[in-house]
Amino acid sequence: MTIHNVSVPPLKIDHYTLRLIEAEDIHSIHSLINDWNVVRMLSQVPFPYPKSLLEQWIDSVSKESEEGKSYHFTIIDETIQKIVGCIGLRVDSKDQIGKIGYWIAHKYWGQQIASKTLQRISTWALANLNINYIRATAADDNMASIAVLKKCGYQPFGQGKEKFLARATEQPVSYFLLQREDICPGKAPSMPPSSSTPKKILLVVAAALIDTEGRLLLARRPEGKSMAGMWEFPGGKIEPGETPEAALVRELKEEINVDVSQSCLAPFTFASFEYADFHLLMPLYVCHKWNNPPEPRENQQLAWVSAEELDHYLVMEADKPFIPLLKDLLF
Ligand SMILES: Nc1nc2c([nH]c(=O)n2[C@@H]2O[C@H](COP(=O)(O)OP(=O)(O)OP(=O)(O)O)[C@@H](O)[C@H]2O)c(=O)[nH]1
Ligand SMILES: [Mg+2]
Repeated sequence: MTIHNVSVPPLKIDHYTLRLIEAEDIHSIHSLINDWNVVRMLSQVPFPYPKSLLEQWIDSVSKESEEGKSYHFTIIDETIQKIVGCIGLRVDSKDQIGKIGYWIAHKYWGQQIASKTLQRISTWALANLNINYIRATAADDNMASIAVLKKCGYQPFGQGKEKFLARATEQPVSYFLLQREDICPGKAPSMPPSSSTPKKILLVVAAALIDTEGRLLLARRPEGKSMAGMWEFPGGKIEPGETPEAALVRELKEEINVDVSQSCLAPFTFASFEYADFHLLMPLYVCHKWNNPPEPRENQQLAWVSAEELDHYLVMEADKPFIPLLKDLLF
């Protein structure tokens, strides 16, 4: 699966900035992490922690972030202009899971830095990386970390034992998992809707743009929107007084800077789907002709996807019935 334009801007939360680890961070990081209070809770770090080993680690994670394999950030407290900890995740694209880890320097404990930055990075990662879940591990005696994970919506899902280098023993650990639905609202109801509570019908219109190589364009809902990180067809809500075609021409211009003529929009199928807060009614049009190459105008990722690749993209619940129909169309 090809994902375009994953950018890693510094992430902000309150007065903290998360930016990718740089080689120059080594001295600050070493003075903070080479502390028994910190390393005893980290499985992979020895104590004492030789600076040379840390240097190798920074070098390898810097390369990994260029390759999209991991993203490790230093946490900077802007009010004191100092590094206060690190947080990062490794991406397992095959299983679409991110494995997260973090530590905060001992002298900054008790300021909710871990929970704020964990929340921030989790939202960013689920919206931007090729993952649908984030997994975390905490030693069973790390009550602070367990509390942080629970506060951020991580659900316990099992227990095990892992070797902790600094303690030179195996330790009982608990595993935690975060799914997109745990932090992004917009999930479909788990129970069938009751007939006594009719929901507002939301009219939305969307397009499957199909290029000359028989691929279609998917867009990824950006951070800040409901169900951020899910893939959808470009389009949006029909405004009062608009026809679906006029709304779609407007939305395609606004979202992907594409000019299409109404006469190039062919009705294909529609979605009628019960979400938690509304009932979606969404005609899907097919379009083969537009003027300029689509470009993301709303900070969303775009992907040209072949019929074979379609199953690898997690699409909005309402769009799932489209997939077999579109595969037939594309093959
Ligand atoms: N555009 C689009 N919306 C979809 C799809 N599938 C689906 O469930 N929706 C739902 O339709 C609703 C409206 O879509 P939207 O968020 O694109 O609306 P919009 O462009 O007008 O955005 P805005 O409300 O931020 O201005 C959302 O709740 C979205 O979850 C899809 O394939 N394309
Ligand atoms: Mg939209």
